[in-house]
Amino acid sequence: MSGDIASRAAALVRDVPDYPTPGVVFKDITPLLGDGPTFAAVIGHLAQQAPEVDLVVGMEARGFILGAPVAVALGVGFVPVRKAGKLPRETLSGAYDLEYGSAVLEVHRDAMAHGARVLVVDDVLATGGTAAATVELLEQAGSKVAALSFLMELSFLEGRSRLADHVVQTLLTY
Ligand SMILES: O=P(O)(O)OC[C@H]1O[C@H](OP(=O)(O)OP(=O)(O)O)[C@H](O)[C@@H]1O
Ligand SMILES: Nc1ncnc2[nH]cnc12
Repeated sequence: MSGDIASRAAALVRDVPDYPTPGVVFKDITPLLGDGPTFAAVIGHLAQQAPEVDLVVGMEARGFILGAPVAVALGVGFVPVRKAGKLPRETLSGAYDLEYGSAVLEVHRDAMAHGARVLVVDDVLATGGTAAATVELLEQAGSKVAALSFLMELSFLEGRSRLADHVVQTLLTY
C-alpha cells in the first residue's frame, strides 16, 4: 500500500532546476498538495506510521502544511516552529544552515510540557540543518523526539547523518 502511495506521490513532485539558487534542483510539492486524494493518502500514511506521541511539531512553512493535518489525524495538538520574529511570547531560538541559505527558527518556550513525546513532520530532509536545529530546540524545551517523518529525503545531501540518534521515516528517497 505504501509503495502505491509513494509512486502516486512521486508522480506529483516536480523538479525545478536552479531554484531558488543556481545548482539547486527544487522539489516542488504543490502539484501533490493540489491533488486531494494523493494529499489525503500521504497524510494518512504519515499518521499511520507515527509512534504514539503527545504532539506533532512542524517547521514553517511546508512543515505546517503536512504537520497540522497529521496532528488532526492523530488527535493530538500541533506546535509550530517558526522563522524568527513571528511568535509573540518567550521563545527558544536557534540559527541554522539549509541547502540554499540560513535562517533562525523559534518555538514558544512553554509550547510543550516537560517530557512530552513529539513527532516532527516536514516535507523535505535535505542537508538536515532545519531538522537538526528543530531537534535541538525541542530537546532544550525538555521534549523527547519520538520520530521525524518527512515526505522525502534527498539522500545525497546526507541529512540523516545529522539525526543519527533519532528515528527518521521518509516516504520518498532521491
Ligand atoms: O534539510 P535542509 O537543508 O535544512 O532543508 C530542508 C528544509 O528546507 C525547506 O524549507 P524552507 O526553509 O525552504 O522553507 P519553506 O518551508 O518556508 O519553503 C523544507 O521545507 C525544509 O524545512
Ligand atoms: N531541493 C530542495 N527542494 C525543496 N525543498 C528543499 N529544501 C531544501 N532543499 C530543497
